[in-house]
Amino acid sequence: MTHRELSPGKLVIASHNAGKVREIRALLAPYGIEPVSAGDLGLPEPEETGTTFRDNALLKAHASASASGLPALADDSGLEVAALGGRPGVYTADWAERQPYEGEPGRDWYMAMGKVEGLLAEQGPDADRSACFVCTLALAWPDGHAEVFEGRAEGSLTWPPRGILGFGYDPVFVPIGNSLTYAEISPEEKHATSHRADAFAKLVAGVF
Ligand SMILES: O=c1nc[nH]c2c1ncn2[C@H]1C[C@H](O)[C@@H](COP(=O)(O)OP(=O)(O)OP(=O)(O)O)O1
Ligand SMILES: [Mg+2]
Repeated sequence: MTHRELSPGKLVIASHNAGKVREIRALLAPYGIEPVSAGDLGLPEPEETGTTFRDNALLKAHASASASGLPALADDSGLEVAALGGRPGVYTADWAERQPYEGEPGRDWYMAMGKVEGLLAEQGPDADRSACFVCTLALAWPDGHAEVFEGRAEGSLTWPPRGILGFGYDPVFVPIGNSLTYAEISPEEKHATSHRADAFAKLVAGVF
């Protein structure tokens, strides 16, 4: 497979999640790439009809690459909880209902974290609380070529949520070997272990 030129040049971050866009911008910062988000370009948010992280990441990357004429990097990610048979998995975003706030629409993360916790609580105090964040990055070019990289971060779920940093389910996820949640540590520390940084390292090794 031939690798395409990426650096220097423009790259679309094919995500409408501000927390993810912030993290991907930080991960790209050392590589002399000019990132522009799908939101900045006013690109539509495609419906995520895939049943795997890979399918959804490819669907989002191809949609932004063909709409913009630029290479596009999409991230499809989620939380797999062992005791729940891997749920919510590819449906992690869907477990957080959309909330119309004034100004920007958002999602109700507290309710989503509570749903996961409620299901674990049904299994009693000895429930296995281990969980894994998965991140699949798809990089697509306007000519239809694409490459996919997957990263994982093992950890466990805590309750109640702790911390205000990060985004999404960060306040309940404690990475293995740590006692703080992803919402209690700096972005730099999160990038040292995160599923997104793991996938990004594979992308850098494969493409840059
Ligand atoms: O580091 C993370 N820290 C906390 N939560 C996370 C993380 N990484 C993914 N997540 C959660 C957020 C969302 O509920 C789901 C991803 O869903 P996913 O469809 O890939 O993203 P999204 O709809 O929020 O934005 P978009 O599709 O426009 O990129 O997993
Ligand atoms: Mg999504």
